[in-house]
Amino acid sequence: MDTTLRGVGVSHGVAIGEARHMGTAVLEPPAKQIAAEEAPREQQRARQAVEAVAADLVARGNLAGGEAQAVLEAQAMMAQDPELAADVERRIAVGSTAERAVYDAFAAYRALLAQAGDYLAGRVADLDDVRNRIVARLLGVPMPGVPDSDRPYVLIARDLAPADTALLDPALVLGFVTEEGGPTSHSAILARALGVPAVVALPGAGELAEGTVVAVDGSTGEVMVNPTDAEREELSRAAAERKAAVEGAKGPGATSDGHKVPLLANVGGPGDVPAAVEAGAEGVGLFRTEFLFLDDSERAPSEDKQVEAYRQVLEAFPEGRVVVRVLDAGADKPLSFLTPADEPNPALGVRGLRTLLDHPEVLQGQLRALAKAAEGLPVYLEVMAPMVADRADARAFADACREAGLNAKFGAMVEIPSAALRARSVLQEVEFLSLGTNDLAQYTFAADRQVGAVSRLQDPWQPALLDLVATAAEAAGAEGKSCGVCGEAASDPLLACVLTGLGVTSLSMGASAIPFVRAQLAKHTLAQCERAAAAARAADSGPDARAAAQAVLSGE
Ligand SMILES: C=C(OP(=O)(O)O)C(=O)O
Ligand SMILES: [Mg+2]
Repeated sequence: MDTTLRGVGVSHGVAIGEARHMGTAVLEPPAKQIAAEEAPREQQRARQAVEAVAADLVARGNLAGGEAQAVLEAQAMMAQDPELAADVERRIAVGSTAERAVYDAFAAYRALLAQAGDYLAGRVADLDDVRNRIVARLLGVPMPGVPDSDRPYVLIARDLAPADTALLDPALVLGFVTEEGGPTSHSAILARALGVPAVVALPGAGELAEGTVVAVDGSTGEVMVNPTDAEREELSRAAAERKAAVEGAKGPGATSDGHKVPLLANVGGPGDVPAAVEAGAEGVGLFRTEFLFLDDSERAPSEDKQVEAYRQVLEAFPEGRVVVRVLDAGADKPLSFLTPADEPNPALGVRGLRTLLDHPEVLQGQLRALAKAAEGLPVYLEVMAPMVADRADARAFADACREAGLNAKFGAMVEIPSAALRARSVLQEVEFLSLGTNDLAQYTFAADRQVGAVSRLQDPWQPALLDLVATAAEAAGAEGKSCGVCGEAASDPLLACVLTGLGVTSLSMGASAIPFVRAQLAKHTLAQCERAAAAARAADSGPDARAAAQAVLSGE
């Protein structure tokens, strides 16, 4: 083995495969002049690159099918636009290199599109993608975006945005390694949803050479570069042992003395449902509906399209509980038609419920679609709002649900410290709470969840975060209402026991974590969980809190 790198393990399991980098934005090619006799050869290079990129887009479209096919075919047509081609030829004839000519011709076309009103302006991103592909091909550098590969690989990226994830082929991605991001970043959440091992906040990930074999241990956070055969075997053996141990545990979530803690799944749409059912999820604790909105940057999906997606998820859990979160746009999940572009600090700006209250038509459309989707189904529908700050927010959301005629329980996510501190007041308006520990950590520690350098402060074991969880859970207990956790904290098996000890009533997580949490919970009594929670809260740091809880639960 060459070396072992250490980051933060965020999704269990081991992946061994070749590293493939997520291509970054294409650099501007230098504006150097070519001699007149080189022009024909450059023009031919440009034509070949355009044809190759167009053919590749069409081929990807054929593989993807559905709406993706239409988008990719439209991109292929953009690449072959005759006016653009003529402009590229002209620029080369007067001395540009092929890559520079493509770059400049697309820039001119881009400016025209951007001025041409809403619909065409929305195609600018597609045009940029086409340009980047052609320029990358001419420069001989990796294609931007998701790697083009027909063999499984380990994806290396700076970080992943929700929009990138739509293009990933889960059959090809063995695991993730990212340089940025913390345990609650989208890369981590996506890895858990796909059930692939992942390590985030790994300094130097960007320098791993393309094609190097890496072994990613998503439990320990270690990434071995060029592991030997013996090391590969040892890693695979340890991972198989861990897997066998958790597969032994079955049934609903409960402590060893029978205190029930329903284990629910976090899903982003119907595609995540099979894994949730297979893991034995007792329902859905967080349906992140924003993934349905990513297909079109201009407008909300039609009500019919929403009804279809919601219904597919609701139908998968007959008699079960499904908690749908209304759209959480803004900050790390921007949507151009809803999110202001000029906010100096989007995480503290108009996002989540704030966005929806500014766009009541979007909220009403979503609530009506949910009401229709649930019609005639025996499912137990709950609907909650993201980023509730206080009682006024909770009331506005409950009023909107009533206005839409929704027959469901209304709840509030607790992901802003003010909502945790005044949980009792929020509960005067809604029937349940769900702790979003990812954002709650971000706002409690003033630590951006997308920045790897502050991942220490994103650690959900920090006693200050546990105090806020306890405050909210106690308030819900006093009101006779439920208080779950749907942030990534719930997917850490040891922390799941501590959360149970703090009074949390359900745990929702990426499907792949459910067996691990179920197995750990089944080993301890409720009283042990409560003692572990008290020991963790008495500590002064995240690592100390973890060690203290571990000591109690292992009987030291
Ligand atoms: C569950 C949460 O919401 P998201 O990660 O989608 O922001 C959270 O903030 O903990
Ligand atoms: Mg959140």
